[in-house]
Amino acid sequence: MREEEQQQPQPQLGMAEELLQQLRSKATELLLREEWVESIIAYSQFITLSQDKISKSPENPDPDFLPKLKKSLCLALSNRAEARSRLREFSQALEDCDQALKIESAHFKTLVCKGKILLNLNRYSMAMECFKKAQLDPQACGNSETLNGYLEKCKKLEFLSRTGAFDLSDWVVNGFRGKPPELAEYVGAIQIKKSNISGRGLFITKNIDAGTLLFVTKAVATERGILPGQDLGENAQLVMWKNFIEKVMESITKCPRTRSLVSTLSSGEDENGLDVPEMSLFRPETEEINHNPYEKLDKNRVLSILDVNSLVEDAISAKVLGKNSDYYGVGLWVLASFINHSCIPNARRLHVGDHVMVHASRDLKAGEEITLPYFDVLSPLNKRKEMSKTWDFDCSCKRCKFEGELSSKQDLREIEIGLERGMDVGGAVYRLEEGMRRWMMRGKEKGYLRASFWAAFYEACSSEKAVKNWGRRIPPLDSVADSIAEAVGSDERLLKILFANLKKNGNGVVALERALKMWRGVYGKIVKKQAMRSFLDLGNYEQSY
Ligand SMILES: C[S@@+](CC[C@H](N)C(=O)[O-])C[C@H]1O[C@@H](n2cnc3c(N)ncnc32)[C@H](O)[C@@H]1O
Repeated sequence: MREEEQQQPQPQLGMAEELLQQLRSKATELLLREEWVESIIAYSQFITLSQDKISKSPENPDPDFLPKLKKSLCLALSNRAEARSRLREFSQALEDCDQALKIESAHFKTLVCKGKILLNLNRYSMAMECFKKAQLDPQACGNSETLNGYLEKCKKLEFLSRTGAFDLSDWVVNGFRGKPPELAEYVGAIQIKKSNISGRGLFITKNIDAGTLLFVTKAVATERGILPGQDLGENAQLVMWKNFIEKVMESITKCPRTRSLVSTLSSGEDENGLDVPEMSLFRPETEEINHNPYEKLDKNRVLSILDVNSLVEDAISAKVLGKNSDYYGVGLWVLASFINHSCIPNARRLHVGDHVMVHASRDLKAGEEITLPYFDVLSPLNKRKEMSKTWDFDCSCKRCKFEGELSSKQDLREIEIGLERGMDVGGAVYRLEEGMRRWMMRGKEKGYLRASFWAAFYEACSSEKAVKNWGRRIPPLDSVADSIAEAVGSDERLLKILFANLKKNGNGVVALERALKMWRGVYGKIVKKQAMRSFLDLGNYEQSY
């Protein structure tokens, strides 16, 4: 009998416990050494073995055995979640947390870990719940500063993502220098619908005024760097592109939500036949996505999606942040990818860290399609045609149609060719202005043409010599800037002219209001009036452009 007893489960259990002990020590050591992948492997072995033991627990005569093992299992799941979140494998990490919380619903470490993961996934209010619950634990006393910090962050981001009330004033006054402000994702009065331009487009659902924020979205991935000149620059760009693709692939692999969102994007084929995704998919607090019409998202499809949807970070903020005019940044922002191009765009984007903010650059009516400039729209028709070809489309916006009809005008062709061959810009502007008078163009039409010949207008209207030679037919630069802004929308270069004028002629109320309006068009309603004034007084704009 005694012999039999000795052969019973006792010794085997001892061995298993020893193995569990070894695995746990090894996993903890690896975690402390921040060897995340290895610690995940060790914790996984421990977790599988523990779960097996628990399912066979009636075999164990020790009454403490089961509670102890469950406690260890809870901690192991929590630690594996920590390691997984360090590798940005948030979905799996979240599953671990949920399993751990099933064992111990108020497990302090797990609650904090889950809160941090949810913050990373932009689920601010759920993250807040975790931190609040963690605060009730006795362990919270020793960690109150950290916990309060997280809670404050959640509250702030939840408020921003609900209201869109971002204030970038300090950063702007600082000339976009320093650490960019912390942003949350935000979805305003917008909707994805079938577009008359191509495939799907983003539309505004209520009347709004210029500068209103439309949405803020975080990049799936970005890649940034300083490009060396010429040939080296091309190689560097290729390397950056390769890194960028890898980062996107990694994001897609690690996060099912990102995968689903990216799979809704156009790969350029049969765009008009594409489904219109539900707007709710893009809201920050959305939990899981069951909708996935394009389950197949292999590397080739991802490459095509990136070809069609990646954006280069342009504009002053990105250049200043990159501290260099050779700065180059590329990224994929899902919601922004639904916006079609127009040469008379009505929205602009501002890059702040990994987020892109998109705002209306003019007053918009409910139902209007939101459009962005994919390239510099202060360029002539033929140049714009070339640029839209690189995006594989032929723009047929109102301005392109209008200028297309003008192309039969011999005068215009001569001026275009003349300018390419180094014609005197004063003479070109004189002929253009004369032509516009003869062709009885007015209002926006004049603005379109002036925008197309912006480079010549800028050079001629700011040259005293040209003004002297060609007289009244060379219009003042600020009125050219105004008419272009009216027709084509706000632009940093036009704003710079209004600023220069303001500085030269003093801050008259009307001129200041004009500059402010243009400012809102370029950067959105993200600054207090006072902040813009200080920005102007500090001469930041001159320095940073
Ligand atoms: C970033 S996506 C825009 C959203 C896209 N329409 C969709 O359904 O997903 C870019 C693609 O939209 C189309 N597109 C954008 N602007 C256009 C325009 N002005 N004219 C024709 N096609 C355009 C082109 O096929 C381009 O490659």
